[in-house]
Amino acid sequence: MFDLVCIGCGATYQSDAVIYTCKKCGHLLEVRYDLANINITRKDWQKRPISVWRYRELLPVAGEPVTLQEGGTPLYHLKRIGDELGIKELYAKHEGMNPSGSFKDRGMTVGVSMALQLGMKSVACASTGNTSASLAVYGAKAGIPVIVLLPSGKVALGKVAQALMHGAKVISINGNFDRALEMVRDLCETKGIYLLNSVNPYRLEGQKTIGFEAIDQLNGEVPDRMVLPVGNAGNISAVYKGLIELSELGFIDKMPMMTGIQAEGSQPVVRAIKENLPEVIPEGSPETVATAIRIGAPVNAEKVLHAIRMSKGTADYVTDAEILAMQRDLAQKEGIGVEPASAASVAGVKKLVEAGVIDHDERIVCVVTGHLLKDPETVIKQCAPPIECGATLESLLSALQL
Ligand SMILES: Cc1ncc(COP(=O)(O)O)c(C=O)c1O
Ligand SMILES: N[C@@H](CCOP(=O)(O)O)C(=O)O
Repeated sequence: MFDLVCIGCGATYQSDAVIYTCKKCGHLLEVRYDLANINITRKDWQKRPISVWRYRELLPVAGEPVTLQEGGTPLYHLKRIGDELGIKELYAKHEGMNPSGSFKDRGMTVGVSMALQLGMKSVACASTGNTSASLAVYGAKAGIPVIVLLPSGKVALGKVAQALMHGAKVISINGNFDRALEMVRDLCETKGIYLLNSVNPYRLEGQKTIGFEAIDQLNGEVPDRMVLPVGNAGNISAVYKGLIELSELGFIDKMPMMTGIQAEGSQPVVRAIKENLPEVIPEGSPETVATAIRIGAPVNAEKVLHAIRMSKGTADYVTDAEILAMQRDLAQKEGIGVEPASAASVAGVKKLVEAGVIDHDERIVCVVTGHLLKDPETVIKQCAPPIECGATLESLLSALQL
């Protein structure tokens, strides 16, 4: 049993309403369960395979979900990078190992399942790339038409390729992501299409399972800190919400400090946290090599400020150079291939440890959000090209300088 509840005025809407923000005050909505009547234990969950659907008592879908076995992603111990930073327990939850290569799949398995449950006939999103790739994949699985709006020239190649190949109608907008999101919201409102950006409260329910899994993978230990890259700010807000639910169920006895990392050229949330502003002031022209988080007007602004402040976390920015350096470190020192936005979380830890904000004895889980191959162009630009070689052993030895 659950309702949709406005986080501003507390107005309640029934679970079958197709609604994204409060009709009375315009604030965001969240799914609220009747936790007192949920009969499940952590042990029951642990008997099931690790995946989004392990936690189905805390998800809104009633029937069979549209699933491609999302979740159950590895939690890697970052041994070398941790040693360099003097942190014994530094982990990366590799969300790039989801079916479409990003955490968005956790949201889409729930969001697209809800679209069908609500009788919707088509779905849409605006995207910096991963949301569109994931929606195209789950739309294909569900057999429902998909429309995606992308900021022209600002989406990594792998993500566009996925949206096209999985059969979405791909529209390239002459404007940035924030404008594309405004446009798709209008489109969905006008044409009765189901909106699957993170303003959709059901989609975020799937994403909260990142936190559930991390704790299960740490044998029930709650991390002191969870660090996530922040763009539209849905993911960090979702993880926080999920952990509050675990706490209310009595499954955990503390909350991690939620820590959001943005890029220097796109840091409205960081500014709001550092300057203790009551709300996030949008940035007009966000810019960063990490195109996934090139977002100036995060739609989940209210939720992320609440999550960071209530958990006594923090937010900071990293430069593009720091992001790319950590992308290389993760690849070459840990064998973990992530896209630039994902490396921002670990780069943020490095910065905050060096600044003395993060203690060396903290247990830290960084969420690395998308796979290396999403953005091959940024990878190629950073690496020396292959060494050309004739087809003889002599040429090979010469090329290898052996
Ligand atoms: C790879 C990647 N990392 C991080 C983010 C940021 O997540 P959020 O928008 O939920 O803050 C996104 C997309 O938004 C993304 O695609
Ligand atoms: N990085 C995102 C931006 C859209 O965020 P959403 O969570 O609101 O869908 C993307 O991959 O498009």
